[in-house]
Amino acid sequence: MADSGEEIYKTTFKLYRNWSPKSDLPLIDLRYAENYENFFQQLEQSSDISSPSVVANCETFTHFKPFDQWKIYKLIKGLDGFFIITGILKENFRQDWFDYFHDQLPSYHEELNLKSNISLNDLNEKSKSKLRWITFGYHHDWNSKVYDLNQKTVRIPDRINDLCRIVSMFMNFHISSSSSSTLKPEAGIVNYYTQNSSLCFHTDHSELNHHAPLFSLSLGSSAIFLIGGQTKQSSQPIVPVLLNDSDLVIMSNESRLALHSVPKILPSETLVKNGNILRVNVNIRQVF
Ligand SMILES: O=C(O)CCC(=O)C(=O)O
Ligand SMILES: [Fe+2]
Repeated sequence: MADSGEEIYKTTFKLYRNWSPKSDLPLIDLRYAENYENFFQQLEQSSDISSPSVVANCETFTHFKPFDQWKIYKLIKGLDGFFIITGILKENFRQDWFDYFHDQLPSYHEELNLKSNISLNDLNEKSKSKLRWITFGYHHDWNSKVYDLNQKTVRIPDRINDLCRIVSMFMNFHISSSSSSTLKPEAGIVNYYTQNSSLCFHTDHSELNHHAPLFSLSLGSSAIFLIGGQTKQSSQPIVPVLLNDSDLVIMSNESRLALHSVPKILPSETLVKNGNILRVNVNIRQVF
């Protein structure tokens, strides 16, 4: 028989897989953060952060809300180092980012040395509806769970480099130890979710460096995200949080190796023409 820790994770995942607006399961939506102050604490904004010269000439920076409008929340009921910055992109760039990862990135597969669950040659609407993941940078072998460290061509898309630079800079203002807030992007996964997709509980531990944070950007439909302890036997609670369009999750410090899952994708509120793919998640890691 499975032990009680296994059972709790399995049951919680199933409950949230069947979540509906009518169910009375708790779900933290940081758009109404004032209701969840026992779980997430909003960090004070540093006063001198509004016009960083380092990113002044960076085109991608204009896609983001100005730093003084970023809202950053730290999980206080659970492992240390878990943050969510809500809605970091300007409203009028959100569809553009979704389209970039859904439509443009796959077509750069040669230049960027991408891998995917489908062939990225001769893509059409039908084949694109079968797209589930693309990896960039160092490629992860899903079976052996190791990176190919002998890989010759390691490319990171410009937008990812820019995103990491901008977010790392913002985090350095808020977190005292800079080593745990700066991410050098070396590998990544773009996950494509349909209405029925889910992702089971797992930890992301294949990277050699577990001190660097992991950044995870959500685009499109909202998703239920569960974050628990480092093992199923840990006494940490499993916290259910809704990830909305252009929310950025940071898993650093203890939470870097936390169990997490995505049991449910909510129906799209705004997206119009993305075929059957409702949500894109961009998951960025430092390997070394
Ligand atoms: O889709 C998400 O929000 C999380 C994806 C994830 O955990 C992963 O790719 O390892
Ligand atoms: Fe993960």
